[in-house]
Amino acid sequence: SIPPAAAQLPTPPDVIRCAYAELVVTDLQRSRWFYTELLGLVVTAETEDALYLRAFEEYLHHSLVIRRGPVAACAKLAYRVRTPRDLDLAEEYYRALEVPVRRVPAGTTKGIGEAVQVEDPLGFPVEFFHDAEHVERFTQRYDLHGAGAISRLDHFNVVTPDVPAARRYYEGLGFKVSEDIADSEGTVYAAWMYRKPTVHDVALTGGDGPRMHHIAFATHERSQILHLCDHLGAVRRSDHIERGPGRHGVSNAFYLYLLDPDGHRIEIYTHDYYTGDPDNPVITWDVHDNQRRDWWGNPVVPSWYANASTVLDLDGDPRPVVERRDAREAEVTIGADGFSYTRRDEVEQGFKVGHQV
Ligand SMILES: O=S(=O)(O)c1ccc(O)c(O)c1
Ligand SMILES: [Fe+2]
Repeated sequence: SIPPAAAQLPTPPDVIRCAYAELVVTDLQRSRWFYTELLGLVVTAETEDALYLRAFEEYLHHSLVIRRGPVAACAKLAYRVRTPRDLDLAEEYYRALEVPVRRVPAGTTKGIGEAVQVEDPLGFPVEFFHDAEHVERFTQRYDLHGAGAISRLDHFNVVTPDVPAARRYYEGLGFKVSEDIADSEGTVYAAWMYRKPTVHDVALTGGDGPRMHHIAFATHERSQILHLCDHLGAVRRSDHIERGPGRHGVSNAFYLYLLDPDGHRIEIYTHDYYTGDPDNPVITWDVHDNQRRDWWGNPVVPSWYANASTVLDLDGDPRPVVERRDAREAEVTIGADGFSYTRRDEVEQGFKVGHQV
């Protein structure tokens, strides 16, 4: 269900940034290796069925919860709001959107204060909170960091069938578009939207949804991403690498996509750009530009377009997905009839990137 026009809605909550995700995993110890031994995330707390993890620059209790469960899924995408009062605004805003809303007391999620949980109009389980327990910030604990140190959570990427509708919903929450991918007929394939002054807190990927495409963490340097690749090679777990390393066209970030033991996609990302001025220009990419998703023109592996994580509703049940009706990026850019170009003057020849599958 897509919201009524923003004009009729009450004041939205003041979202600061994406703040934490909760992923359901089927084997907690197997996942513990991936998120702590490989990625080096810090264990803030551990219970019988969950791990609460944070990156080195984070002082809130966690930015990722991994919880044991029967079916791998994304259980929550949480945003931090600026004041406790914003919880009232969130509750009012989502009740006006006529979607399921739950106000939960502090401690419902370990380390997190009172929160408002909703099933947003796109079908995602989203939480808004302000208060959270402060824990030690390991910004300069270089004795703990390791060569692949991850600094902080950077963004969520969600798969949704109608990107323009999803964009309107997030614009209603005060998010702005930094970049998008479209074609000459006006079909929009993806959009990147932000509240914090970076390229995105959430990216909208056109496809069957609601599904969670990836959760991204930021490092400070490309060398840390390369170390993670070398680490995976050294322990003969290189099959956790799905795509990259490489340089994105959109966002200009250096990237690596990993698949965790349940197939949840985790991006390690660095080096995007500042978007904090009010007149930050929007960058629109042509869907046929072969450098849009990889600046060096490397192909996007088909699994990156096809696969994403199931999301749960507020009762913990998997959400059915709605099929995308608009054209699909993988179909218009690779495969039998798809094409991309490197140089614009080759478009007329329907230039096909030979090396793309
Ligand atoms: O592949 S894209 O260059 O479109 C891209 C840009 C930024 C991201 O965070 C991402 O996941 C993908
Ligand atoms: Fe990303």
